[in-house]
Amino acid sequence: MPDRHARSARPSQTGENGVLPGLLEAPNRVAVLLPLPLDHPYDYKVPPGLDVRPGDIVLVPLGKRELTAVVWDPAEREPENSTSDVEADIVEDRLRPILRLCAAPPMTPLLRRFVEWVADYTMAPQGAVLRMALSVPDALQAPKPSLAVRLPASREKNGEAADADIKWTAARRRVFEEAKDGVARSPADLALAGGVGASVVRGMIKIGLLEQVEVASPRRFETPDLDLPSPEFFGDQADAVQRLRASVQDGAFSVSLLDGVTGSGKTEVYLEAVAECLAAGRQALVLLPEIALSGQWLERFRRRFGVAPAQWHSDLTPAQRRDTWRSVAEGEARVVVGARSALFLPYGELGLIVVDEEHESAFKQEDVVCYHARDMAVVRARLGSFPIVLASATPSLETLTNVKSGRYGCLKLHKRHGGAELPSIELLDLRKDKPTRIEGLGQSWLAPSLRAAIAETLAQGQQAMLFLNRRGYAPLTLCRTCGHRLRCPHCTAWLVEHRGRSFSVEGEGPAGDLQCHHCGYRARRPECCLECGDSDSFAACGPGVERIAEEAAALFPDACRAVMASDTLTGPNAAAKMIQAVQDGEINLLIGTQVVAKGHHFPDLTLVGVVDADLGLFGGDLRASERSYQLLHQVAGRAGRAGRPGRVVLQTSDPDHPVMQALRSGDRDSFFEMESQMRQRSYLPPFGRLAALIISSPVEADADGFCRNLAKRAPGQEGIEILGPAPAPMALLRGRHRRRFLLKTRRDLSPQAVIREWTAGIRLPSRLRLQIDIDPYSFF
Ligand SMILES: Nc1ncnc2c1ncn2[C@@H]1O[C@H](COP(=O)(O)OP(=O)(O)OP(=O)(O)O)[C@@H](O)[C@H]1O
Ligand SMILES: [Zn+2]
Repeated sequence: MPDRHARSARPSQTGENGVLPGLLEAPNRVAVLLPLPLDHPYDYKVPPGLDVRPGDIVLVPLGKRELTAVVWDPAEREPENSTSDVEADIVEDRLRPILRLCAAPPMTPLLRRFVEWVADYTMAPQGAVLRMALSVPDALQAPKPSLAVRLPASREKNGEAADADIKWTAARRRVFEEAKDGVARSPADLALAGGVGASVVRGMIKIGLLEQVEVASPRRFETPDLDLPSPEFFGDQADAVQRLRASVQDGAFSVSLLDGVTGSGKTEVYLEAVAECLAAGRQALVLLPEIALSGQWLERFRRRFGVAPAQWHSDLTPAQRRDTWRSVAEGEARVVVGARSALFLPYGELGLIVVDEEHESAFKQEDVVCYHARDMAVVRARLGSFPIVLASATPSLETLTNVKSGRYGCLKLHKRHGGAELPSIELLDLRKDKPTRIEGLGQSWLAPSLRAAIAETLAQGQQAMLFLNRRGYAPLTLCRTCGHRLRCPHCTAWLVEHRGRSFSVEGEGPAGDLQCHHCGYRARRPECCLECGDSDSFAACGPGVERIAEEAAALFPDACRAVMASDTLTGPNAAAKMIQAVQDGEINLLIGTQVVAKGHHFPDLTLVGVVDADLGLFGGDLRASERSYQLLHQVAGRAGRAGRPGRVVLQTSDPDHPVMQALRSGDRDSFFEMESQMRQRSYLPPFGRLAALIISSPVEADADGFCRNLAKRAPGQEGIEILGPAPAPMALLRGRHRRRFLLKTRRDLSPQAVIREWTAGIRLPSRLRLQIDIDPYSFF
């Protein structure tokens, strides 16, 4: 391990503003931040002749490994103890040298400060945050120049006659004809032009008929065309466009909430802000919660700017990741649309961020570095002094509170575009309108009046959608004889039965594939009950989307049905195909989980049926009501977006619940006001702060022992409340036993400071993990 920087640095080496004054006289050591879970930069020796500056990406040794890391300029580089010069020299002797400079653009000061800020806020090690910003090691090496082929100069002059001993096949001749213009082309292009296979071109290179030359890599991302006409905007839209354009022109930090009902044209409006940002010569970033489902979004972007934006998500190939990372760093990619990790790309000229569907919990990462991409996007905009736009039809309570206090601006779009009306929302009381049993199928989940509504919609040649936010066939399998329930051996969770990818006309897949949705454990349903030994006694309990699809197949055998859930879509292409099929009217009954709720625009979809509207209301989640409202409102918003009016039927057992009442009346503001007062009374976010400490270990007693210790040292000052330790609701996850503390502080206190003091000096026994989650969104 190299020496920790702060301890071994000599005070003279740090100048003001974090600049290393020694650079001018070639210092022989610099601080380097490694992409590992380490809290500080470490010192490395600069070999003679190498000129390194803060931000440079370098290759350094660590143990037997070589790592790509970044020369750092810690803002507060205070030595803990000034060592004497002699001591320093001894330490310096032990320093290992930087191996070399990588051929990548240096990390900007802004991104370095952002890495530090995120680490400080989330309490993650700086190196762990840096790792997210250096996620593509391949991109940090100089790109290989592309090889092209052309006719050698001699050949160009003399033509075929030059040597008689070369065999001139028809294929070679065709290639020769194409290459006569002397232009260097990629071998693939030349083969294509000559209508021959790649082997012909390779053969011609081998015998010297073609020569290889290095050329600059072709552009990977085309420049958006700013001369294409924008849509026409009137009323609210025109106001919003004008104000967003003005804030981009102004160029200062500002946060604007674009608060528009579903189908009001938020996307079209914020694309104008993107256009303004591009015209000002800066890059723009659009964060989407679910990039795999963004086909329609990409299409709209292409219509507005004539080209595709750069995309950033987990389904890219390694080559695409490398190209995109470099193109962003080199400024070739002008617009990036991506998932939350796109926030850590190396933009040199970022001038605008848009967070679409800002209320989505998919923006919260709960692994390694626990951060909320929306909140960190606001931070990045503030550090970079540029505007940010948050768009939603159902903004989060956090954002609405910031609007109310005047910290964020607000632009409202009250109406749907093109005169479409918002859909009518009906509550279907499951206690009165009970689903009746179906011959041959048994239990049913769709009440008679919802069945009738579907039949009517299909008969009119329109589309219907059934929504149930639960994957698989049945969430629980139990023994009818003894009541034994099948659970995951590694988690506190029931096993979910899955029957097949989709329920097409051929019917259901085989029964009995059981999965844990938390750890991925899979098993076949056992023949006999493990408790009582009875055979054939297992029954599927409750519905998942696949079971709804089974019922739909029995009720509407002539409908063209499709199931859409994250596990039935095998990737962005499958998702795009299915969305296209719905758009083209090839599917008229779509059944899905929350992936069907997200931003789609299906003009002929007029009926939305929600199978179990109460599903999200249970569990001890402080945002359960807020989230249910947002999700159901969003699903409802898919209905009636074009000419014909939409109808939404929510099946509920609790029609008087405030969420159901708010959805029915459309009175969002009163609902949020009520929710807000409830949180205010209990000092819950955004009126107080929360942090979770999750302790986990493969050995239960170890987790408990550590928790007891921690509980003894728990701080007790005013304005702080500590709940726990308690077994987490998911007390066993992937074979680890989990305990939780929940820290609640007043808004004006810093939970980070409290936790730092609380855990200072505590050693973590091996195998024990302590995960800190500031502003937690899930409480399992
Ligand atoms: N000014 C406009 N001119 C032409 N078409 C428009 C205009 N505004 C919106 N549209 C079209 O109206 C439809 C709905 O717009 P859009 O999807 O942007 O709404 P949204 O507010 O983002 O919806 P949601 O929140 O439900 O996802 C789209 O097909 C869009 O292209
Ligand atoms: Zn499991």
